[in-house]
Amino acid sequence: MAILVTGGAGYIGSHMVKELLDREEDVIVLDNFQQGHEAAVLGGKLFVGDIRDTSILNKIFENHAIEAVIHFAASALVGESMVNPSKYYSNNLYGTLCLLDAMHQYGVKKIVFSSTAATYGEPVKVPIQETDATIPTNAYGETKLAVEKMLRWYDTAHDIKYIALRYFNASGAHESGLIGEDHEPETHLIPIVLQVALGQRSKIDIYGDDYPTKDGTCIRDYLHVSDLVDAHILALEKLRTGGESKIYNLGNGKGYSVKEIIETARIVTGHQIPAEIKERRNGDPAVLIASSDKIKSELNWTPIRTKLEQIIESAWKWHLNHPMGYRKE
Ligand SMILES: NC(=O)c1ccc[n+]([C@@H]2O[C@H](COP(=O)([O-])OP(=O)(O)OC[C@H]3O[C@@H](n4cnc5c(N)ncnc54)[C@H](O)[C@@H]3O)[C@@H](O)[C@H]2O)c1
Ligand SMILES: O=c1ccn([C@@H]2O[C@H](COP(=O)(O)OP(=O)(O)O[C@H]3O[C@H](CO)[C@H](O)[C@H](O)[C@H]3O)[C@@H](O)[C@H]2O)c(=O)[nH]1
Repeated sequence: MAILVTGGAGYIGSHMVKELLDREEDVIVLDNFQQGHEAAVLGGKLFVGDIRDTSILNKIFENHAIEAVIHFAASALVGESMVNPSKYYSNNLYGTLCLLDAMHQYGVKKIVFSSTAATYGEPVKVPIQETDATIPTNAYGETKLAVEKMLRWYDTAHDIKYIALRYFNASGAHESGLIGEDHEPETHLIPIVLQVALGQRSKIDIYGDDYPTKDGTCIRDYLHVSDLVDAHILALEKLRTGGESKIYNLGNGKGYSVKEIIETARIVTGHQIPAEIKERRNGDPAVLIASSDKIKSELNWTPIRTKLEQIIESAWKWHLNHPMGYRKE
């Protein structure tokens, strides 16, 4: 039987596909390339299409014995979601509805879902636990939270079991150097900082230095993409052995400020990486740090690439080898 990976040509999805292939799983990828890259898909069978297109879903489910779905496909830019919520409701909520209906129609009972720290909004305390209040401060987080709720009702009604993983900041790249992060536009801090080190940008803009943190810049919990993928493997195994539906945080439990990220990138790359303080970015909470105790104790997840230098080094290796990302020139 095969695993369907939606969004498998994207940043995290491509790392998932590689890990599944390394484990000799049968992999089917569905991606519409709104962000993904064909070259990021290192194997399996690739379908180019949209999760909202029921004809392509029917084609996949009819012709392949799908055991489980790992669902990454989504629109995932916080800022964009504030100016174009329609895109987020359509892609994230309606898209997942189409996928779940197809799963129900074809009797597929297991799904691992990419949720986000953005479901919490401004945290009431850190580290954040799964039981803390979820009051999203942007439309992106709202649509992901809505999907989590939808999953619960599809479990109740149709016995589709889910594990929703609320990622904090995915970062780094595969140790092989073959795949990494390549978004257009790029909005994430670490790849932008490394583009400065590559000479592709003149400086990094720091969005605000007046937050109530030790150096005034925002603090985030950066988790290596391969540790994140490992958690999906454990989630899949849990569902395979009859596990119940669950929601887990996924983070390192350690926060780094924007300034600390830039400083570490200066050490890793040997580049001075000029920085300029700018206005705050809309909707950015000051501090987001995960408690991942629940997934550690229930699924025995142990992140192993936890040092910030190690994470940035892995991303740097990817950027150095692929200065234009997946583009050839
Ligand atoms: N990167 C992070 O730090 C982070 C944090 C929290 C949650 N997430 C979630 O993880 C998932 C993957 O994130 P990513 O950083 O790899 O993003 P990404 O944009 O690199 O990957 C998403 C992939 O889904 C594809 N896609 C989007 N809409 C689609 C559709 N309608 N039909 C088919 N394919 C579609 C895109 O082309 C892309 O390849 C997303 O669901 C995102 O919300 C990411
Ligand atoms: O050029 C930049 C880019 C980012 N930042 C800052 O760096 C930090 C990290 O920003 P990212 O854009 O890299 O990541 P986010 O924390 O905004 O977003 C991540 O976590 C969110 C959950 O909170 C969502 O899930 C989202 O998809 C995921 O990428 C933020 O404080 C941001 O303001 C800058 O100062 N300058």
